[in-house]
Amino acid sequence: MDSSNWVVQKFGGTSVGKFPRDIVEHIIKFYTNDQNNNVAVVCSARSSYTKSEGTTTRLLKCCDLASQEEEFMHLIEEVRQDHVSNAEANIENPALQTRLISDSNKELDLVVKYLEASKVLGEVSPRTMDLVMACGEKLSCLFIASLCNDRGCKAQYVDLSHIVPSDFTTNNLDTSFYAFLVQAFKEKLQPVVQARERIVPVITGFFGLLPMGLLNGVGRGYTDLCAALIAVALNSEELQVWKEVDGIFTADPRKVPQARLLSSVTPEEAAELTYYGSEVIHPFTMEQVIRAKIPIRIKNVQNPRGDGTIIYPDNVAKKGESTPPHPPETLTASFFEKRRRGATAITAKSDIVVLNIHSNKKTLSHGFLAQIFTILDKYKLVVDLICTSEVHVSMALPIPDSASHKALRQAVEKLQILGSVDITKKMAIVSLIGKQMKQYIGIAGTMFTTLAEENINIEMISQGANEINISAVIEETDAIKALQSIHAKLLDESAPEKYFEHAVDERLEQIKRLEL
Ligand SMILES: Nc1ncnc2c1ncn2[C@@H]1O[C@H](COP(=O)(O)OP(=O)(O)O)[C@@H](O)[C@H]1O
Ligand SMILES: N[C@@H](CC(=O)OP(=O)(O)O)C(=O)O
Repeated sequence: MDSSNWVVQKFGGTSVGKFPRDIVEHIIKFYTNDQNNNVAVVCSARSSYTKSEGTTTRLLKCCDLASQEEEFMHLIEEVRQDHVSNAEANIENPALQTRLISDSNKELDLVVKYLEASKVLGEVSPRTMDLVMACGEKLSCLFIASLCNDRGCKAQYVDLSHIVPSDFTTNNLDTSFYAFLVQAFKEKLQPVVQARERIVPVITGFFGLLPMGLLNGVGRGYTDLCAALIAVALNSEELQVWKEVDGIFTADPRKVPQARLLSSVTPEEAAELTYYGSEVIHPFTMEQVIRAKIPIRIKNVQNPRGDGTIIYPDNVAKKGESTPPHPPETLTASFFEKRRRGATAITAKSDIVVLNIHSNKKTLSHGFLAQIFTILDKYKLVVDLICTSEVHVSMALPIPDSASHKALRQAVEKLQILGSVDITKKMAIVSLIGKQMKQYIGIAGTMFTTLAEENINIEMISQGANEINISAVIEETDAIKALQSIHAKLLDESAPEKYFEHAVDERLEQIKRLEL
C-alpha cells in the first residue's frame, strides 16, 4: 500500500449516531475508492440525539453514581440497549452482527466490573474514570469498523485506550508528551500502513490512560486532539473534522440565520471561537497539525461534497515549501477570504458569572491579585475575562454546572477576606473575533454603539491580549439580540457600507501617508 496520501477523518458522536451509513457509503468509501486516498477514521462515542444524552455523558454519570455508592446499572443497560439495537438495525451480515454485539457486551461487562469496585470504595479515581469513558469510543469504533466491513470496505478496529504505559508519569501535556504519543501511534498503525491491501483503520478517539485522567488533562472533545496526533503520525495531507454544519460560519447559524459560511479561518481565530462559545474544534488540536503544516478542514456529514472551512495560518507555507507565496495546493482557490472587513465572526458564551472584588486595602496592591488567583486556582475556577485597577478587580467566570457553582460559593467565602465581593449571575460574553481587526480603527466603536442602540447594558469590556478578540459581558437574555445586531452591522455581506465609514484600515492609511 502507498504510504503517502493519507487523509484523517474524525467523526463526532452525533454524526456516528445519526448518519453511520452516510459516513461509510458517501464519505469513507468515496475518499478511498473515488479519491484514491488512504483513509484513517477516528470516532467519538455515539450519541443518538445530543451530546448531553450521549454515551460519554451516560458513562460519566455512572462514575458519579458509583462514587456516591449509588446504583448505576440502569444507565449501563441504556448504553447496552442503544448499541445492540443500533447493531441490529445497521449490520446486515449475520456473522458480523453477532460478533459486534458480543464484542460490545464484553466491553460493557468490563466497565461494570470497574464501576462495582469503585462503588464499594465510594471513590472513582481518574484512571477508573478513563477506563469507563474509553468504553464509549470503543463501542463506537467497533460499530463503524463492522459497518465498513459489512459494506465492502475493509476496515480494522484500532484501540488506543492503553497506548500510554501504566508507569508513565507526567503532569504536563507538553511537546515531549505529544511527540511520545505520535511515535506510539506510528508504531500502532504500522501494520495497517504496511499492509499490501488497503485497510481503513478505525481508531478510538480515546487515547489514554493519562496519569491525570483524559478529562482533567484535555477535557471533553478529546477526540479532535487524537485525530490531530494521528494526522501528524501518518504525515497526512489533510485532517477532516466532520460535523453537522457546513463549516465555520460568521456566527452560530442556529442563532443568526444570516450567518455566512467562511472558506477559511486562522488557527488563532478557530481557537478563540471555541473558547468563547462556538464549539468548533478542541483548541489543543490546532498546534499539532499546524506545526506539521497539515490543513484542517471542517466538513458536513450531510453535505459531503461541500468545500467546508479550512483552518490554516495565512502566513505559513504548505508541506515541502519554504515560503507561502500562494494558497497551499490542497486548499481551494477561495482559501483567502476576499472581502474581509476586519471582523471574521461573532460568538456568545452563556452561563457566565461576573465577580467583582473591591480591596479592603489591608494588603498591598501587588499581593492583592496574587491572593485572588491563588484562591481561584484552589477551587479550579477559570477566568475568561478580567479587568483590573489597583484596588478593584472584575472577572467573568464560566459557571456552567453545579460543581462549578459549589466551587464559586466556596471561593467567594475566601475572597471576602480580601475585600467586598459581589457577584452577578446569568450573564453572557459576546466576542467579536478577527485576526485582521487589530489594523482597523472603529470596529470596537461600532460594536459598542450597536449594543447601546439596542438598549443592551454592558457590564464589562475586554480586548483580548492577542488583539483578535473584542469582548463585552452583557445579560444572558440579551445575547441573541446582541449577536444578530452586531452581525448585521459588521458581518453581513449586505450590510450598508455606511457602517464601515469609521472602520479605517490603519495599515493602508500608513502606507498612503508614506507615499505622499
Ligand atoms: N460560528 C459557528 N460556525 C459553525 N457552527 C457553530 C458556530 N457557532 C456555534 N456553532 C454550532 O456548533 C455546532 C457544531 O456542530 P456539531 O456537528 O453539533 O458538533 P460535534 O460534531 O462536535 O458534536 C453546531 O450545532 C452549530 O450550530
Ligand atoms: N466522546 C467524548 C469525546 C469527544 O471528542 O466528543 P465529540 O467529538 O462528539 O465532541 C465527549 O463527548 O466528550
